[in-house]
Amino acid sequence: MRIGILALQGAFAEHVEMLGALGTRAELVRSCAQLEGLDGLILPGGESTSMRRLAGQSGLDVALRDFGASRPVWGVCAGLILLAARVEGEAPFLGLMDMGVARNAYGRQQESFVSGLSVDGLTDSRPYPGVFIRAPRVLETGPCVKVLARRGDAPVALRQGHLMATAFHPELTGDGRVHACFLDLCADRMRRGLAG
Ligand SMILES: NC(=O)CC[C@H](N)C(=O)O
Repeated sequence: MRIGILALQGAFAEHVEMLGALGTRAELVRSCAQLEGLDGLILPGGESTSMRRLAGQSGLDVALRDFGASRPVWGVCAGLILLAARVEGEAPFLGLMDMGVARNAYGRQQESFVSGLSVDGLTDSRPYPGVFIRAPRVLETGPCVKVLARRGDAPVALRQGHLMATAFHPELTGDGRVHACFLDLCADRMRRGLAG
């Protein structure tokens, strides 16, 4: 299975490491051609405004939208913002997931925190350490979006068909269960694709 990580900016190296620990060698994606043949893609955390700008310069914005229309994509924090159909105060970027979000809704970098989460679909029910860093808040979701975890009222892990999003950063925890869940989603889609 070939998994890519958008590597324009932000926390992409940590995902490479986590996937490596799970036995999957990730590929860095910086151009449209590098999306060819991938079975799944991670949009990492970082700064969504910088990623939008850099992606727009190379035509990756259109290629990412096409990719995400049929293939698995997981958006982490800034990546979740890139996937959202509605972003408070700005135009959406990929607009693939039916949800509205507010950026930086949990405060600044110094106000980062870890919160134990109960996430649906993990291999076991131990609380998952959710690392929140200038995280977006999901304000509302459409009918096709399944909420996998909440913190208080706010959805913090979501799935819509082959798309997944987390407001928190699983690549910084040393706990590979959310990555394993995304790999399962990719494997499942790949099998179905092969089955026709
Ligand atoms: N940790 C993160 O990815 C932060 C996201 C960032 N605040 C943004 O709006 O893009």
